[in-house]
Amino acid sequence: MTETVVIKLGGNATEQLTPQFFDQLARWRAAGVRVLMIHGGGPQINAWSERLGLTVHKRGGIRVTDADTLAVTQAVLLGVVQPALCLTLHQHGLPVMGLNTTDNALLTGTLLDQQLYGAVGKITQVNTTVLNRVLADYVGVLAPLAQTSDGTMLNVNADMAAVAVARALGATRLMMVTDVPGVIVNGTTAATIDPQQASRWVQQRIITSGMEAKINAAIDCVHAGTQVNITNDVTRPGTMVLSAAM
Ligand SMILES: Nc1ncnc2c1ncn2[C@@H]1O[C@H](COP(=O)(O)OP(=O)(O)O)[C@@H](O)[C@H]1O
Ligand SMILES: CC(=O)N[C@@H](CCC(=O)OP(=O)(O)O)C(=O)O
Repeated sequence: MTETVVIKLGGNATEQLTPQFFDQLARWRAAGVRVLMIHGGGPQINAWSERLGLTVHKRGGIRVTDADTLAVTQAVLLGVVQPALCLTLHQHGLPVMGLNTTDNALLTGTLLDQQLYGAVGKITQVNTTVLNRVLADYVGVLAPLAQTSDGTMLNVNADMAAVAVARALGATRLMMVTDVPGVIVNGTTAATIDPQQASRWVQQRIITSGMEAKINAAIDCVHAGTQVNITNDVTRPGTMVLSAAM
């Protein structure tokens, strides 16, 4: 069975890629491991929204997305973040294909809660037929946007998108690459985290903001049988998410 690694690259992480990152991708490709990246772009969307005079509004790490914010989100993800990432991967000798939901309805979704979040979705279907074809030859680079069954665009949290895609592809591993080395507890990176610890650390406000959403998404994925690591370096395990206390 072909091994698949899904890498979620947070918006900050896309701008801090190291030579080790590209070397690891090349090693995976050489070993026949398929690689799909889901990129974020939250900080870049914030910066462009502010430049364009739009107020940035988030609820629990989810961007409240009105029509103007959706337009800026699409423009930044598909016009700024994704091309820069694809260019860098190509310059490092990797065969790369930029992807977005409108290519053959790659990601179908439904509204998460329109009253609370506006045009924000959760993914209900992944076009694995097309993704499998692309991944046979390319490192796929997919944006966290989905469409409803009637073609309305939805903004999707990139951690949630990565989990949905990793589950649909039956990925062996999901690496959530962010701007911290893992889940930090009392100044140290935790080697592992299980659901009980996660809820305790959330209650104690040790885990907050983006990390809380990330852990919740990661736990969903581990339950589906994919190994999940939260790290700032694909060559390091960072924090491994466990499905239950060991
Ligand atoms: N216990 C924690 N350990 C590490 N990071 C944490 C913790 N609690 C909150 N965070 C925050 O979570 C952030 C990572 O989540 P997020 O900003 O959503 O990343 P990304 O954009 O890569 O998805 C960290 O930069 C940090 O500010
Ligand atoms: C609905 C929602 O919140 N979508 C995210 C999509 C990008 C993202 O998740 O980027 P990071 O991984 O860099 O945070 C947003 O608009 O910021």
